[in-house]
Amino acid sequence: MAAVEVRNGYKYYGSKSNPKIVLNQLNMNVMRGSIYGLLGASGCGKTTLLSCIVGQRRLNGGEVVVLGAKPGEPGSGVPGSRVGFMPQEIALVEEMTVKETIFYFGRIYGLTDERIREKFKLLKELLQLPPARQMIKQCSGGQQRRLSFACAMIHDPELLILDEPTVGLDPMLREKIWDFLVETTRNSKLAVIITTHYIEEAKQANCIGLMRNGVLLAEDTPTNIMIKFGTQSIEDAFLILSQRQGNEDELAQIMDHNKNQALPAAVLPPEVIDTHEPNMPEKQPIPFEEPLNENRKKIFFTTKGRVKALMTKNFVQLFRQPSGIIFMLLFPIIQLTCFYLAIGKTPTNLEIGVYSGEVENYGECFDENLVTVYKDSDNESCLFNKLSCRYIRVLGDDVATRKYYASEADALNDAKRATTVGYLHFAQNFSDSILSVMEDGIHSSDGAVDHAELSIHIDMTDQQVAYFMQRKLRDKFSTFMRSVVKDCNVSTAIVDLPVQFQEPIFGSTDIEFQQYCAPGVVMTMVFFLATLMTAAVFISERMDGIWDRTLLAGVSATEMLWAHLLTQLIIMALQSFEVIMYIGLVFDTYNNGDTTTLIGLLTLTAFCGMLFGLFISVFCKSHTEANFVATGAFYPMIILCGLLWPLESMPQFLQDLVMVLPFTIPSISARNVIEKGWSITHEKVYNGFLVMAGWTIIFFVLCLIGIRRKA
Ligand SMILES: Nc1ncnc2c1ncn2[C@@H]1O[C@H](COP(=O)(O)OP(=O)(O)OP(=O)(O)O)[C@@H](O)[C@H]1O
Repeated sequence: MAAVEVRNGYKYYGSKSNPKIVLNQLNMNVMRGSIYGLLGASGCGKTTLLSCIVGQRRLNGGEVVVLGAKPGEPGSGVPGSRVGFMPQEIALVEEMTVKETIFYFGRIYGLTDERIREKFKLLKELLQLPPARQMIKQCSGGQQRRLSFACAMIHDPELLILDEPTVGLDPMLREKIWDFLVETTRNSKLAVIITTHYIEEAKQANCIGLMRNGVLLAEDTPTNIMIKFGTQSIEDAFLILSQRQGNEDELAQIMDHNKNQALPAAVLPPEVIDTHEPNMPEKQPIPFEEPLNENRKKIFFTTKGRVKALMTKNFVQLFRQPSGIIFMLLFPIIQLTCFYLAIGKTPTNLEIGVYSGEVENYGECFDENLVTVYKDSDNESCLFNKLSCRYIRVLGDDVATRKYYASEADALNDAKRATTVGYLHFAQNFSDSILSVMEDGIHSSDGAVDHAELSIHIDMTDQQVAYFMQRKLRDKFSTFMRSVVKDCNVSTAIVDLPVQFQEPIFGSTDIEFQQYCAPGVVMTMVFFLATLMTAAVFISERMDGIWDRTLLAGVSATEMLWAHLLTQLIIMALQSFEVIMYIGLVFDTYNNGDTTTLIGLLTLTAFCGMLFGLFISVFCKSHTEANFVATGAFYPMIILCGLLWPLESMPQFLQDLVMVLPFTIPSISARNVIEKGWSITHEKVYNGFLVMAGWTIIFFVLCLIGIRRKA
């Protein structure tokens, strides 16, 4: 009975209009209880053919039937536990030990731990596997290949497909593997398809298929092939057959001719000898064949066991990589530390020039005997002396270090050379002018008003520093004037602006920029950390072939997705807890609301970021492409979420648009919890959860569609 039948198999890569034909009207039969050696030069299409047999790829034309069913049909067990597949690449998780790898494959195939232990013992001896606790990355290439072979065998499949299993193995071990395969197929219904570059070792196969340029040139027993061609070796027979097939150009012409047809006709040259007599009607539907009893159980093996095995693998993979732990747990700490130390603090080490026309020697400003405000002889009014000295003393060095100048030109020169952030200028008659403005009020002359001013010339190119200086110098001037009028027994109301900011409704008068942008910064940070980590893990898995191998073991795309989601959810919750605790305890930030609500929102944000990473990894082919997408998304999201500049300043259409982005409303919600102490029942808090949940669902659905398509 046939285990595998391929009829008129046709497969191309590329587009329909410009196909690269890899399999061309290929017919193949693999019997149960036999070894089929698939031989051919590199690039002739062997791996493509195998991938169509295991259901990893689909033929563009023709039919393939494996163990009585079409690969991929529900209940066929292909891909799944009826087939064992050893791909050409190693496709094992480097961070796992030998034993963990065997248990991982055993469990996703649905074996009990007891059975896995038994099989492990057997295979360990047979394949001389490395010690159970040895990590894969510490194994030699040959050891990894043997382990990969053991993983394909662990569940006693009905069909075993081995793509170059003996590459890099020593002749003794190669012989041992062949002996094992011969012995097993002789005593069971196991069918084996094996590709190899060592043509002569295929002599031990029951049947050989010689392939060239996507065409099966011959299919027969090794002995028959040698007899037919009168050669002593299969290699010589293959050479003769290849020459007979005609030169490459001829074949290419035929293939070109067939490009424009939906399903090209066979291009087998007339010399091709198919010595095998398949005895098979051309287009008869092939009846569905029930899987063996024990395998049926495995096909319907519960999702729970698989998800558990996948989750264990994910955790091992993450925590055995030092970069994984650093990324997940240390990076948030490093980034938060940078943020809290660098953003929103008071600028220091600034220098400001001071020029006072009424002071000749600045040392006298600090003379303890200097009196700047005193009463006149009849004690009626005040007299002022060198008031600029008083302001200089009030100013101190805490805003900026004062640098004194003998002329305004010198002060200006230094400011222009940017050695100071600007300078203060007091007129020669500053004190007298203030007195006259105070006494004459609205009748003061323009000249007096001008000279009573403190003129500040400042470098506005560094806006934050300039705003800081403006605010501080104004505050200091207000303090200075209040103290002056107080000394004169005049009400301070005359120097206060008739505008007073009362106790704020929410927050405090001295709220810092840091407090304002912290929620947005923390959210974007956890989101993009999760994005990058997930994209990196998934793309590596796919490139290493682990993804495909897991899917071929019968794990569904949904199971893979769930396993990753659950693993990440645990990690994200841990990370969110760590972040909240760290900024609360180390940086002493306050939270007027509920901490659990914040942890919840942050976990949801990280989860959404993870799904975004998954989405990127599903649709990007390489790490580079994924990094471009993640970085490309990072800046627009940060710039548009209102973190750096108020949303209200954007054009209306943009304001409407950014409201649906993942960080805009959620970061406002977080701020509402922290500053206003609102709970999750408040509309302006739960709407942040709704937006984030919405994006989570969108990414989840897109990932599911993408993964299913790829699976
Ligand atoms: N995904 C792909 N897209 C486009 N072309 C591909 C793809 N995969 C394989 N090919 C091409 O198809 C041809 C057959 O490749 P395949 O891997 O099936 O050959 P092979 O016989 O297994 O080679 P080897 O023995 O070196 O592994 C090659 O020319 C290869 O470049």
